[in-house]
Amino acid sequence: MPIAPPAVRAEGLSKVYGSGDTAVTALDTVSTQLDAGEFTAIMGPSGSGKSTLLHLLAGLDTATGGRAWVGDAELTGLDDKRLTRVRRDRIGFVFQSFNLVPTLDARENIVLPQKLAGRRTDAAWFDEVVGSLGLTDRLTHRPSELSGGQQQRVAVARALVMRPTVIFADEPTGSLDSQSGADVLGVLRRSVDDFGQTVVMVTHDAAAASGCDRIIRLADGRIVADERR
Ligand SMILES: Nc1ncnc2c1ncn2[C@@H]1O[C@H](COP(=O)(O)OP(=O)(O)OP(=O)(O)O)[C@@H](O)[C@H]1O
Repeated sequence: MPIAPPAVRAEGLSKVYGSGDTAVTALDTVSTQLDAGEFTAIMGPSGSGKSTLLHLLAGLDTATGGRAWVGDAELTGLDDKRLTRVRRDRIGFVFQSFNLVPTLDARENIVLPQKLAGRRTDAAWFDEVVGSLGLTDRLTHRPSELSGGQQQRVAVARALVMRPTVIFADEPTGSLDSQSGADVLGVLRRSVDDFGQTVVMVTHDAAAASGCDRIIRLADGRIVADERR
């Protein structure tokens, strides 16, 4: 039987900002692979390279060395147009600041990426995701009419309906109170357990990371610990 490729892979991935005396090595030859259907936390002190790693793996920034793949698609070396397509088709995002369109209601926000990609939304899958995230009664509300936790659940639903190879979440609970944060983490956990979704989350919060399957710790742009739970 063919072995499924890892959801995400990095080989000697590096990012240097600037040059000469002012060069900063944000990421220093990082190699790792993340299996499909796992929930991974990336932790480390401020400035350790967490966001840089996430952005390189998500094709939001370009590496200065090494290679990165999402599924069987190599991100490194792609031109902007191809990179945009890989991001659109294979990668879901959840940001600290929700990034919802204020003039659209929850339903319109959730299906927007599919609309932009010219894809039809599978109604049964949409209903399952929205039901699982407890958003069925909120679909006609605009972001301003939703709590922070509800807005973040809309953002998670928006990522999940695309069935991406991986969802990258950058401090998804960073601007939420502890109860709403716990709800959002529960939703991400369920998306892994119930839907087999692969999720990679940057967090400062040890409690948030404790619910993950794996914790990768960075310091000075390198992986210094990699624990499976
Ligand atoms: N655009 C940039 N130009 C120059 N240096 C940068 C740039 N972006 C990040 N850096 C530097 O790269 C290093 C890693 O930054 P990064 O944002 O990845 O860390 P982080 O672990 O996500 O930090 P935080 O937890 O504070 O968000 C830091 O030293 C940072 O100052």
